[in-house]
Amino acid sequence: MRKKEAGILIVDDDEDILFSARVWLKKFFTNVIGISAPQKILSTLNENEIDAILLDMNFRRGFEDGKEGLYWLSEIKEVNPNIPVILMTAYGEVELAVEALKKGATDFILKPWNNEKLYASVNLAVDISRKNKKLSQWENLQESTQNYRLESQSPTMILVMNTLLKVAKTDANVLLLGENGTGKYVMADYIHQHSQRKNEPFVHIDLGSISENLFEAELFGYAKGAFTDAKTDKAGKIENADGGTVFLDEIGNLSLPLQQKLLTLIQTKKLSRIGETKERFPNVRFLFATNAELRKLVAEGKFREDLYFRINTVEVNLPPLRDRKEDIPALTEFFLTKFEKKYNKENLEIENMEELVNYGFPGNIRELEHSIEREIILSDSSKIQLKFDSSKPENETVSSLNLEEMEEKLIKNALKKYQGNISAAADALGLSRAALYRRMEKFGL
Ligand SMILES: Nc1ncnc2c1ncn2[C@@H]1O[C@H](COP(=O)(O)OP(=O)(O)OP(=O)(O)O)[C@@H](O)[C@H]1O
Repeated sequence: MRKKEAGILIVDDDEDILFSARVWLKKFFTNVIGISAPQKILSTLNENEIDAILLDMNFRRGFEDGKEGLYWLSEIKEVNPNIPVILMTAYGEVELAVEALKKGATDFILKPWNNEKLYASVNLAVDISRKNKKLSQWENLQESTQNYRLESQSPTMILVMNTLLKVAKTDANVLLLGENGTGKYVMADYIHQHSQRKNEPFVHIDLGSISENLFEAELFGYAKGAFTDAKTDKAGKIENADGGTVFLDEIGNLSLPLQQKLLTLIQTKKLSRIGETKERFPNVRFLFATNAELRKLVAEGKFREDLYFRINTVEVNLPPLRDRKEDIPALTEFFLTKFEKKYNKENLEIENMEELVNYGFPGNIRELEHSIEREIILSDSSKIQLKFDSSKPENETVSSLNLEEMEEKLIKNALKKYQGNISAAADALGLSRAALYRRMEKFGL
């Protein structure tokens, strides 16, 4: 019988019980962890992916009223309400069982247990855990479709959306190109949600924020003892996306050695966790994005040509907001409604819509969104006047065709304007602080 990929945590201060439960459950599940101190439950949950918990009710001699079990049950439910907990006790008072079930336990088992019953109960708990995970993914999906405004009046954007819809149904690699804040993440999410993988995980990996030496550990996972901090076996992000979609963002930032590793993964679709020889074959679909000009990087020898041709089976260019001005009023309306709800305001109106439509938006949709949010917070009136940085006139944003040069110039301008205040500059540019730091490093600022 093939073992089920699942993490089971057994908590019992009786080492014999711990041992026999582990040995029995290891026959059926890939990762069975036993701990004797309940104080370690929360850290173990943090460090491992646990699908079900088997929890003793009485830990100290002389305290056999089950109160400790109930206490730890509520601690677990507080950090993760969805994780199924099966309680075990040698003292099977019905009242205690009912109280535990009321407090969210999934099942109740009497010691000494019948092995078959124990397996059936844990197996059911694992299935419940899977369903809970899917449900919360579904809820996220409902939430995320309401978070965006995907209809467009712009002919370029309509073509883009049609292409994305077609390609969503396939498993083709898609490369999303576009300036910062044009919606590459939003579109990757859109592809996933319109694919057959929509009920499976969507895993976003920001390659720009993973350091060189953590790359393999994060993506491929590791075996216990593979390096000093590897206290337990851990699946990487690619494995965690099994059945779903992996979105590799900021691919232009990857060093040449890591590009080689990624190429091998995409070509072979197999990986090994660090410190393990076993090969694993996660079933994932890859999407990629960058704001860099990959063709230029290829020509300069900074990006592998073979990797470029692997990832761009379909290449989609997301237009900057200044090239889809038709969408500015509707997006503005969308953000107004969103932030009215968030900040408990109503009937807000933008006074300078014409100026808005003609503004260059170097930070694209993110800049529009942030400007609206900022003004709504600051304004006392229902009439909102959006303010933009006049030191960045529109013709400057389109005068140069070199994106990198423009990016550098804008960052320098913003840093100067805000006298080196990173948060303020990042906000004005429509970037996160981390994204601004990365770019400053890139341009040696
Ligand atoms: N169609 C849309 N409707 C509503 N909000 C949008 C839409 N597209 C983008 N946004 C918002 O704009 C912001 C930037 O979008 P996103 O992160 O997808 O851009 P990006 O191109 O991936 O940016 P970066 O290159 O900086 O990572 C986000 O806050 C997102 O919610």
